[in-house]
Amino acid sequence: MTVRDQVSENEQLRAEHEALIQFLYLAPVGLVQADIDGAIAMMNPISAQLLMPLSRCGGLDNLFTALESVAPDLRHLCLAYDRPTGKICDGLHVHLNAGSTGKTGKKTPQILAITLLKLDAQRLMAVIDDVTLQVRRERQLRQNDAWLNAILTGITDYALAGIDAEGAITEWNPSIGRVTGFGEDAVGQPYSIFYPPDAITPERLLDRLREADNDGWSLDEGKRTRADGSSFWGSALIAPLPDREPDGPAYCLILRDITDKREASERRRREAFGDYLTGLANRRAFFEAAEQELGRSRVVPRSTSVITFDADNFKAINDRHGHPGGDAVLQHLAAILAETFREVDVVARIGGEEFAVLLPSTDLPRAAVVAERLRSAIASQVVHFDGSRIRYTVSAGVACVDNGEGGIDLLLKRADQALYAAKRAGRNRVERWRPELEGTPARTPGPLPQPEGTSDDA
Ligand SMILES: Nc1nc2c(ncn2[C@@H]2O[C@H](COP(=O)(O)OP(=O)(O)OP(=O)(O)O)[C@@H](O)[C@H]2O)c(=O)[nH]1
Repeated sequence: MTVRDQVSENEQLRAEHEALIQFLYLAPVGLVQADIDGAIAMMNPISAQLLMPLSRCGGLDNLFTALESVAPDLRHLCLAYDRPTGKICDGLHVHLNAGSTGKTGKKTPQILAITLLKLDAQRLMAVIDDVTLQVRRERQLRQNDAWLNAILTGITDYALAGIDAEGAITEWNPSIGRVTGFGEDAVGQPYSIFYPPDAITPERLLDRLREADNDGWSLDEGKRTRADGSSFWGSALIAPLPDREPDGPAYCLILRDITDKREASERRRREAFGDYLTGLANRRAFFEAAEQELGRSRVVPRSTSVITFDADNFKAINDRHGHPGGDAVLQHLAAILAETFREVDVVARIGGEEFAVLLPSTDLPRAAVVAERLRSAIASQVVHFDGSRIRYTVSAGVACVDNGEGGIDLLLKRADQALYAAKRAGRNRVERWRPELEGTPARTPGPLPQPEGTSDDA
């Protein structure tokens, strides 16, 4: 080897040594090189920082002495290790008393993980890592798991289900089986499987997730379905999960069977939002539900329709059969409306003999078809009252708005304008709102030609 080669080799060695020192300084863990008796030859700043609180006299010259109070066995472990090289211990946890002060004001112990390597007969390398947070998180996770397990196995009238960002159920657990009877085949299906088929639309399913994102939770109460088709009264709370994995659940659904409590809560609801004569929703409930639905459809664009129904020549029915006879007709009409529309629709009595139905996610033609079917069904039926057979008809106005534009006032005004047009055109008709009706009256007109015979006495 020439002198020149020798110089170049020395330079290379020096560069490698520099790189090694730099690595030692920048490494995100504590690295200590010591001789076989623990005398420290070299240590990086992180290890100095981690070990300094253990040093009694302020000096750090021996690894075993520094760790004596927290890992007294380390020196012995090292002496007992008879292989020429290898791992003497791997991630040994040592708890330091000098921990940081937590929120409660108590000292929280700091935990170091120590890995000790025997490099050769004379040298040791210690890798020291502060794992306090990691250990605390693992403990928290274990605790959460234990709590969740206790809930899943111990509470009988709750079902807990994870759902993903599209509303599909992500995993099955015994609580779902217990409350709903659904098995593992529920996984991957939308959470609407717990609802009667007409009680939730695909849009409403997503609305509730959005509501949970915005408000922190979303709660609804109503009829729910079990796997065998039987129903129960349930409340469903959806809450977003804080740490979402890309493929994991994004929300937690807590489904509770509240059949026992239904009567009391239904009574309260009826008192506040129910119509005393027909049992349908009242005007207040209708407006509240409509504002909510139109608000949602402003966020996720879709059509919302309203149909208003008004009994024709109702005054004449009252005059002929008395007020109770008129009431019987209103109750008959209410019952037909209630059984015709979906659970998700809001059927309300909003005036004396005026009814309104809100149809979420429904366009004008579809709403008009339903209204027409109802009109013709009513025209063919008879109400039995006090020995009389009362025949009656209804007129209907149908209107629709896209994306909640104009709110319920505009939607109802248009439905009423169409209803007025139906009355003007002779009653017992369905009219759709169209731009030409803009500016026409929205209230029922005065006396119109009365049709002949509204009853055939039995
Ligand atoms: N029985 C009964 N009648 C009611 C109730 N609320 C309002 N009415 C009556 O409904 C009638 C409505 O009459 P009008 O507004 O003239 O309408 P109409 O006779 O149905 O005529 P058109 O709507 O134009 O076909 C009035 O006589 C009211 O007293 C109620 O709760 N029960």
